[in-house]
Amino acid sequence: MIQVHNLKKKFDDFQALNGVDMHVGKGDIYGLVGPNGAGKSTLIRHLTGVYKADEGEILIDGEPVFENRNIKQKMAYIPDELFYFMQADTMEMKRFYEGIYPQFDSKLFYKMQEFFPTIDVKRTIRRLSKGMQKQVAFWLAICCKPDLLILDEPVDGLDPVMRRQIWSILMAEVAERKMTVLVSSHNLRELEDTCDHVGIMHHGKIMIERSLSNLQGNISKIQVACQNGVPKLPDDFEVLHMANTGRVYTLIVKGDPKEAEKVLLTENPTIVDVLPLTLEEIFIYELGGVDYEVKDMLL
Ligand SMILES: Nc1ncnc2c1ncn2[C@@H]1O[C@H](COP(=O)(O)OP(=O)(O)OP(=O)(O)O)[C@@H](O)[C@H]1O
Repeated sequence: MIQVHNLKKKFDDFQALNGVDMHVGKGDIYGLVGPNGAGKSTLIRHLTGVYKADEGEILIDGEPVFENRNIKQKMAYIPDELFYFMQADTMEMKRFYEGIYPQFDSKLFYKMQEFFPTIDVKRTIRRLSKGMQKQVAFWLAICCKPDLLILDEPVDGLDPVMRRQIWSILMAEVAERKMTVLVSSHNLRELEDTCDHVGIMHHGKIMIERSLSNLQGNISKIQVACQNGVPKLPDDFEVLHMANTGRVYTLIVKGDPKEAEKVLLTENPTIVDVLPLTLEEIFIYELGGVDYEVKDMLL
């Protein structure tokens, strides 16, 4: 669905995107994560055709996106800072979207009204609360029936019940008609529950891009206490972090967790405990391996 190759963008002399490569398959829910200033919003503005790339290629469904009306009609974008016309109410914005998206589903709009009981569709949207404005954005975006939905910090401002509701609507669209979702967020717990693929961005590049299960299956936290002191693992395991309290060592290890456990068991340990890492922990340790200062906050 999305293919990005060697995308570069400079703002004056600052290289905001420095050779981004990214691949998002049809029907994927792809979580884009990265520290503040990594370039996520800049990348999204290229994917939505707002910015023109200095170098590189962005293809959506095989076509370049910039100034491509055909592709833009197939995508909906919910930015971090929502835009509504000054005096527009929800019904007026609906008419505006209908004019832009030929596939806008008006029947679905009325059917979905029950999901948003607190929204007065005749009230100027700018006078609704921040969370209600977000609800309107999702409501309208879903009715556009996009093939690709791009979300920048999507659930920011939504209450927990509404977050769940919105995600279940999105998941249904993904399951029923293979809508693709690209979501940039700092809420890693939520992404862990919703995404099937993850791209970790740092310094204007995608450092790691994998399926979530592959990412989680290749890194683990191991607690081990050996008779002979420091536990040893062969070179094909990368130990991202090691700390100890007395004889109990905690290791963050890249490589097949089952294999690592097998190797450690040969040292007759008094304890070996292999634990999966959360996406938040993976994010912190992967970035801790580059020049991102990470303290021992998780051990
Ligand atoms: N229009 C612009 N002009 C100049 N510099 C910009 C512009 N937009 C972004 N930048 C710079 O590019 C870098 C990437 O910004 P971007 O907003 O893409 O990061 P981000 O990953 O979305 O960050 P956050 O998680 O904080 O939202 C930052 O250093 C930012 O200052």
